[in-house]
Amino acid sequence: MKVTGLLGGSFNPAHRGHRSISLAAIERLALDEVWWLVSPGNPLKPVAGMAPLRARVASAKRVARRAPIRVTAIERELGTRYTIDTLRALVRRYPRRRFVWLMGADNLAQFHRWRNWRGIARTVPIAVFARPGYEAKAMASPSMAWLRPYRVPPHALRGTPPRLAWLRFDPDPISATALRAADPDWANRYSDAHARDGVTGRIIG
Ligand SMILES: Nc1ncnc2c1ncn2[C@@H]1O[C@H](COP(=O)(O)OP(=O)(O)OP(=O)(O)O)[C@@H](O)[C@H]1O
Ligand SMILES: O=C(O)c1ccc[n+]([C@@H]2O[C@H](COP(=O)([O-])O)[C@@H](O)[C@H]2O)c1
Repeated sequence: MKVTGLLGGSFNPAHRGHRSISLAAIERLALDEVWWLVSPGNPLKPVAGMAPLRARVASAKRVARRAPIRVTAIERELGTRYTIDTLRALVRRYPRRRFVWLMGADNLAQFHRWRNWRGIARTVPIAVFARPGYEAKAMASPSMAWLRPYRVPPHALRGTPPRLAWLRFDPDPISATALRAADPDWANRYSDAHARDGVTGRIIG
């Protein structure tokens, strides 16, 4: 049975942090591959300042090149926006795969604000990556209080959820926020031609 890591994100734009945590997850959790779910719109993030999905997918494809990472806008195809709905749809659609949810410590710090976050944790094991400045907040978060009894070492993550593993990792301070500040017009580089066929929900076939 294939085990696929899922990295949901805005990818506004994609960067080396996304790539390095995905490659680390593949190695440390013995995943077959990682799918990047480029979000049509994070329910907790403002629409203002969010580049078009097409440009974000194109940037993700570029950063994921020559790696066992598949870039997809499958939430657009599924018509889902909340992670719990996406996960339930993926589990139904791919019954022969196992999934692991990947996220940075910044997202764990506010995971308790996600819709039905306990349901998410009961649906898939979760791997969390350290991120500079967020570790203490994540550790002290309401969701971590609930998840703590389910904490396992990375090698034991594959199994019946809830399970949560912290992946020790050389934290990388890079963020899309910093990249946008340095290059506010980044999305213009991904012209229509470059982004052609960029937005598809299709993963297989
Ligand atoms: N440098 C990093 N280290 C660890 N995790 C990261 C890093 N960058 C992004 N992630 C994780 O990747 C996922 C997608 O991140 P996202 O696309 O929001 O990038 P971002 O850099 O956090 O963006 P922004 O600065 O706009 O919030 C999230 O789970 C996030 O925690
Ligand atoms: O389902 C939710 O309530 C929810 C709330 C906030 C964020 N998410 C998901 O978290 C992932 C990371 O988002 P981001 O914007 O931090 O890259 C992305 O897949 C979002 O759809 C999901």
